[in-house]
Amino acid sequence: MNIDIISIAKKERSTYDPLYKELTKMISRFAKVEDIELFPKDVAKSHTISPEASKEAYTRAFEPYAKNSFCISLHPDGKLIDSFEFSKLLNDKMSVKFFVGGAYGFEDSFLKQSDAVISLGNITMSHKIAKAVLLEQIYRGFSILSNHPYHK
Ligand SMILES: C[S@@+](CC[C@H](N)C(=O)[O-])C[C@H]1O[C@@H](n2cnc3c(N)ncnc32)[C@H](O)[C@@H]1O
Repeated sequence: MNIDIISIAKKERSTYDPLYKELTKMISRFAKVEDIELFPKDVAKSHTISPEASKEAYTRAFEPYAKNSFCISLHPDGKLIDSFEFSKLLNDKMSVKFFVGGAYGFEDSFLKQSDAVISLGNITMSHKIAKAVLLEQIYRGFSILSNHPYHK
């Protein structure tokens, strides 16, 4: 199974990189995770214009990736799910793509075309923290599906 995590983010070193690496390694027995960070000039420019222009630019950056897969957008106002429901999203899929929004979130039209819009809790996290939580939930989800003791 292939899992892509696609974020609006500058490619730069982060203090969270060792955690991402460790969680990605833990997941590797179940799925191959690819971390795709997008911050094209279009997005950089849009941040100097308006939140609306920024969200439109995020959609343009995401669109080439939002096909041929089960597409899940992460949004604080999305459907609040527990880890068992999360695990079901991973079940019996060849390819899942998770989208992490930019500073202004997502354009509504992008959320509408997603197969699922989920919330990781009633708090707003930075995209870097959201990615760490997402990776842990992916590992937990596979542990639930395979009845591995990690999830207990
Ligand atoms: C800094 S947040 C963006 C906040 C923005 N004001 C909004 O309304 O979405 C960056 C990204 O992190 C992810 N994120 C942050 N908190 C989240 C949560 N509680 N549940 C799901 N995703 C979250 C989302 O993908 C979000 O677009």
